Amino acid sequence: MGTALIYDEEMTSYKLLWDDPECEVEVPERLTVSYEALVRSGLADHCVSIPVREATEEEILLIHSEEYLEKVKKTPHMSVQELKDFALQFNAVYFHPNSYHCAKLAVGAALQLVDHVLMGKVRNGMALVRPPGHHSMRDAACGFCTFNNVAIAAQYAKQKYGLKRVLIVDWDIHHGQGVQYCFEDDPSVLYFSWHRYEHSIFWPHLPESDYDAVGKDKGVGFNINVPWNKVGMTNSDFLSVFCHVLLPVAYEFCPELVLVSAGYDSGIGDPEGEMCATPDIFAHLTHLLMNLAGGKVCAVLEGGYNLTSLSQSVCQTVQTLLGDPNPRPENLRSPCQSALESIHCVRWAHRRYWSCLGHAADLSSFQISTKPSGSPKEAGESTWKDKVAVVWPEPVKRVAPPVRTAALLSDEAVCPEGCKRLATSDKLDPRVAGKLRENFLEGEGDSEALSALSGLITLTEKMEKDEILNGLAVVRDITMATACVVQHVTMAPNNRVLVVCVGDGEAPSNITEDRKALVVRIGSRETKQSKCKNDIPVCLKKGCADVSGVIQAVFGLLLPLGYEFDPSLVLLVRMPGSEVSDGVWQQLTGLLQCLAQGHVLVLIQECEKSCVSPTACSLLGEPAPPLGQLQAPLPQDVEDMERLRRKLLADWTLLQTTAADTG
Ligand SMILES: COCC(O)(O)CCCCCNCCCN
Ligand SMILES: [Zn+2]
Repeated sequence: MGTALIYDEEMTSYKLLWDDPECEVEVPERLTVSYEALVRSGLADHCVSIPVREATEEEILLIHSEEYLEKVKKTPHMSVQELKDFALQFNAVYFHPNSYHCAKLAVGAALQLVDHVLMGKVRNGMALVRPPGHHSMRDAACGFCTFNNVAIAAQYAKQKYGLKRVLIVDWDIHHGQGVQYCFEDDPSVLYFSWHRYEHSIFWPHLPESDYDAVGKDKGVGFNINVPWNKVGMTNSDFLSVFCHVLLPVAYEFCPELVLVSAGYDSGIGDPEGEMCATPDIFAHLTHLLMNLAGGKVCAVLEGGYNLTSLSQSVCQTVQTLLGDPNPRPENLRSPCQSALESIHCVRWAHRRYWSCLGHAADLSSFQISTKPSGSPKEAGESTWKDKVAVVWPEPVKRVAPPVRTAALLSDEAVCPEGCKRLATSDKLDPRVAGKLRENFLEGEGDSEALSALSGLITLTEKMEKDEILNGLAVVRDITMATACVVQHVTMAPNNRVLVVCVGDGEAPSNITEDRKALVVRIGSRETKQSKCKNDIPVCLKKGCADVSGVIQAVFGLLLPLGYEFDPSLVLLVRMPGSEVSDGVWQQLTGLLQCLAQGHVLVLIQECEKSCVSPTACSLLGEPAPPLGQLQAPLPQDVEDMERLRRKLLADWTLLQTTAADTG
C-alpha cells in the first residue's frame, strides 16, 4: 500500500495584495518549493498522486456556520479595498479574489486524503495545501486560515466512516486554537498541540493555550497543550514531549485515524517559531506515529515560512511515510529546563485523565518559572527580515538499502514473503571461524552451530555495509547468538549496539562498561545476575504479557534510552517463553526501527518460530496492528519503573520528565 501525495498548483493562485507585516510570510512559494523539493528528490515519483477537489458547502458546514460561509462566498467579487476591509474584522488574515476557491481546494485535498486512507487505497499520505487551517473558527478566519481543513477532516471521518477515536497531532509552532474550540468537549477527538507561548506574550496570546486547558465536560483530558515558554527548542525537547507526553497517551487512546496538522514553522530557521529543531526530526515524529491506527496517518500542511527549512522538513516527512529508514538523530542532549517544566506541567494537568500519567510528579516540587513581564510581541517590532539568518547542515541523504529484510533460517524453514533468505555462506573467514569456535563453541566441532553463528556475522556485516536494512534470525541458542552479535559489533571502534531482550532469561554475559552495548531487558523478575550499568532490567509483575506495562516501559524508558544511546545496530531478542503478544512484539519491532537508521536484527529461538511471519511483516515496514485501548498499568510496576527512571537519571538525560529531575 502506497503513500498519497495531494498537491495542485491552483492553491498557489492567491496572495497578499497589500502591505501587511503580519501576513507577508504566507506566500504561494511555500507550496511550490515544497512540491518541487519532493519532485527533485524523486520522492514524488514514489507517491500515489491523488487529485484535489473542491469541498462542498455541506462539508465546510461540518465545522463552520452558514453566516461565516456566506460572508466568505462574497470575497471573489470584492475589490482590493473591500477585501482589505473584510480582512480587518479578523485576526492576522488576508483575502484575495481567489482565496475562497483555494480554501475549498485545501479542505477538499484533506478530505481526499482521508477518503483514500480510510478506504484502504493507500496506507498514509500528505496533502500540501494553502490556505492553512488550524486557526480558523466556526465563525471566523484567523492566522492565514479560512476553513479549518483538519477539523473538517476529523468531523468528516467520524460522520462518513463512523470512527469513534481520531487523534490530531499539531506540530505547527502555533496553537491551533480553532481546532481546540471545535473538539474541547468531544472525547472522540484527542487534540495534541505544542506551540510557542512564552507565557502568552506570543501570538495569539490566549490563556486557553496553556497546559491547563485540558478540555471541557465530556472532553476533559482530550485536549493536550504543551506550551513552549522559550524559543530555541531542540530535537531533544521535541522527542522528550513525544516520549513522555504524546505517545503514552496516544497508545492508551488507540485512535482509528491519525491526522497531523503538519506545520513546519517549528523547524529551525523559521521566523515565526525561532526554534532549533532540525528538519530530520520530522522523520522521527512521523515514524513514531506510524504504528498508531494501523498506520493510517494523514499529514496536512499548516505553517512553515522559511522556504529551505519547510521544503527539507516536508521531504523528511514524506520519505518516512514512504517507509525509508530514518536518519540517526544527531547529538541529542538534555531537554532544556523550560521544556522540562512544560512537560512536568502538562503531565501533571492530565494525571487524572490518562492512567499512563497517573504517577506524574505533582507541581509542588518546584515553582513554575515566573511569567516574564513584557508586552505581547507585536508584528513590526522585529519583522522576520530583521532576524539573523540561521544556518544548519543539509539533512543527510537517506537511501534505502537494496534489500530491506534478510532472513537467516534453517534449511527446511519457509522464508517469509518479502524477505530475502540469507545463504549461510560456507566460505567463512577461517580466522572468524576460529574465534567463534574458541569463544562460543568450546572448540566442539558443531558445524551447524558454527554456520548459524557465521550467518549472524554475515547478517550484521551486510547491515553495516547498508546492503540490507534489517533482518531476522531463527537460532538454537539465543543467549549464545546474542553474545556473538554483541561481541562482533562492538569490535569496531564506533559501533554501538542496543540489545532489547523481551522476556526472561539471562542477559548476554559479555556486556562491558564501555557503553558500546546497552542492554534493556523487559521481563517479569529481577535476574540474580550482577548487573553492570549498561544492563537495565525493567521488571513487570505480569511480565511481557502486560500490554500496558510494556508500552509504559517502551515510551518512558526504552525509547528515551535508545535515542540518547544512538546505536548503530538494534538487536531485538525474543527470549524463549516470553508471553509477549504478537501485537506488542510488532509494535516493538516497528518502533525500534526509528533508531540505527532502521538496522534492526531480530533473534528468535527455534521453538518460537510461529512469530517469524509477524516479525517479518514489521521489519518489511507493515504498520503494527492497533493494540486496543490500554488498561492502566499496575501501580506497583509504575512505581518500580519510576524508581528505575530516577536511578538512571544520573546517566541518561532524555529520561527526565520534570525540571526537578536534575536535582
Ligand atoms: C494554520 O496557519 C499556520 C500558522 O499557524 O503558521 C499561521 C500562523 C499565523 C501567525 C500570525 N502571526 C501574527 C503575528 C502578530 N505579531
Ligand atoms: Zn504556525
